[in-house]
Amino acid sequence: MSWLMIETIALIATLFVLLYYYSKIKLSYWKKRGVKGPEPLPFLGNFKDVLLGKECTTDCFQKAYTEFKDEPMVGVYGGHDPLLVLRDLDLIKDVLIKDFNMFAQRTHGSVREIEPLSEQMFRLDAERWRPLRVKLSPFFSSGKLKEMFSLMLDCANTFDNYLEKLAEKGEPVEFRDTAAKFTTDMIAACAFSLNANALTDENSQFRKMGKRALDTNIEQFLTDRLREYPFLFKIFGRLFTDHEVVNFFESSMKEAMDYRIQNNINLKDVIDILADLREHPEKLNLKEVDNLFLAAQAQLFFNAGFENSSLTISNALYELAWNPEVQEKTREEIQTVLKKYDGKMTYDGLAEMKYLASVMLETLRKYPVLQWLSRTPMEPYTFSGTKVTIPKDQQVFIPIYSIQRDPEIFPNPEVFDPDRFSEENIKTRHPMSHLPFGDGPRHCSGIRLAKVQLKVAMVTILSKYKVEVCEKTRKVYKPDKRPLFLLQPADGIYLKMTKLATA
Ligand code: HEM
Repeated sequence: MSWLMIETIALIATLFVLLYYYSKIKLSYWKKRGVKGPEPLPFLGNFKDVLLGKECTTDCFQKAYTEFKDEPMVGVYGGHDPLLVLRDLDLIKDVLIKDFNMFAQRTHGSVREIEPLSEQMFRLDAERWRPLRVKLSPFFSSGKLKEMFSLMLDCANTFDNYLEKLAEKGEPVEFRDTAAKFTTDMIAACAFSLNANALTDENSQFRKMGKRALDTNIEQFLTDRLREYPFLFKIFGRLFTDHEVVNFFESSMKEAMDYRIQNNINLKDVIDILADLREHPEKLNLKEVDNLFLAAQAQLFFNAGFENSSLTISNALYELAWNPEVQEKTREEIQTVLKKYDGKMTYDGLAEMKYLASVMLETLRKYPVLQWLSRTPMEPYTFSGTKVTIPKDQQVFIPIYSIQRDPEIFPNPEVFDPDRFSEENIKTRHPMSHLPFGDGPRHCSGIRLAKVQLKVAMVTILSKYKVEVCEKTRKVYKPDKRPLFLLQPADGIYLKMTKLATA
């Protein structure tokens, strides 16, 4: 063996040893702070199976949550990135509510150069988020919600016709897509005053673009995994952008805003609020607000408005098909209230459907669409009653999926039992034990709209149809392991749908 070869081998070996020690130092972060957690692997941390796509982030958090059940918090690593999983409900309350001013932003901030539509409110830093949340809030007021109700009823009528045709075919119905068509039409009508035609046109652009934006394809999988390695993300992240989706949202929103301004039209919807911000950027303490930034907000409203709700509707129907007695009880309540209002669906009538509300809350307990919440402190922070101090920008996670399936909080967590959400039973639990819409000043802005939207869909379906399991229905709900934080069924929700004799 030549000297050159020996030197090369020695150099490579030294490099490996140095890298190994570099990794070891990085992975001693939690030990140094006195936070317990699962043993990490060099370079991969606790994310080996997440990076390989064998498990999702939630599985990793779930293992940490269960294994360290006596700890208030658990330290894990996504690659070399230290991630803190909070278990203690009082500490969670501090982060979301009491010390919110310290935790006013989430992890995974926006990087416009890499992901052009990432500057949406959900991912904005605290400074840019605050005025935007205030300016967008009129859209979610109770007055506005009541105004939108007639648009929702129009969509419900179209949905009714659509369901009628589906039922005539007599084939199993895939409810995730069916519900998404309905919620696409509804959010486009309510937020943008546009007719998306998702229920009436198989080639609806809004449905196509919505589906693509949230697709769990290989590009999205790689983008989500690369984010754990900021250096690589900066270089390769932009390769996976779907430019057609970006262009669709940017051009359709620009067109809609231009039209409203040129024709002096004010429909008091999201488009009007965004058009006003383009004209008056000072309202956001900015010098300029461009179309891409505004399109990002529109896309957030659209995605949150159709995807979160349609997943919840299809998950609820899945549970009702497996629990026919709960379905019957829900239907009885719906029919009683409808009768009281001359067979019509009304805003007040929906508010009276308490059992249906519990069905939806129990669905969101078992299947929280966002499986975890995240926050980062804007200054070093010491958790109350502990000696643990985390630095500014430390990623903190609230594992809502694990909390909501914790048998010590919800006994027999696999059982679907809406009575857990009766008024008396809710009072017996810690307020942080059920967080499907988050909590604190940065909780879901669309919570009220979502709750009405869910009820409108459920009443439209259950008042006329019975859903049952069929040979295509999965016995065990199988979550897709690829999305970063959305809980989605791996291969749809297939159910038999039969028209009721009384309908
Ligand atoms: C079943 C339906 C829905 C669920 C389960 C859901 C859940 C959530 C959750 C968990 C968050 C994060 C909260 C936190 O970090 O504390 C969130 C944020 C948000 N949601 Fe929803 N959501 C739903 C429907 C909607 C709808 C219909 C809209 C609007 C059309 C909407 C708009 C938003 C927005 C804008 C944010 C970001 C809030 C902020 O950063 O200030 N969501 N949602």
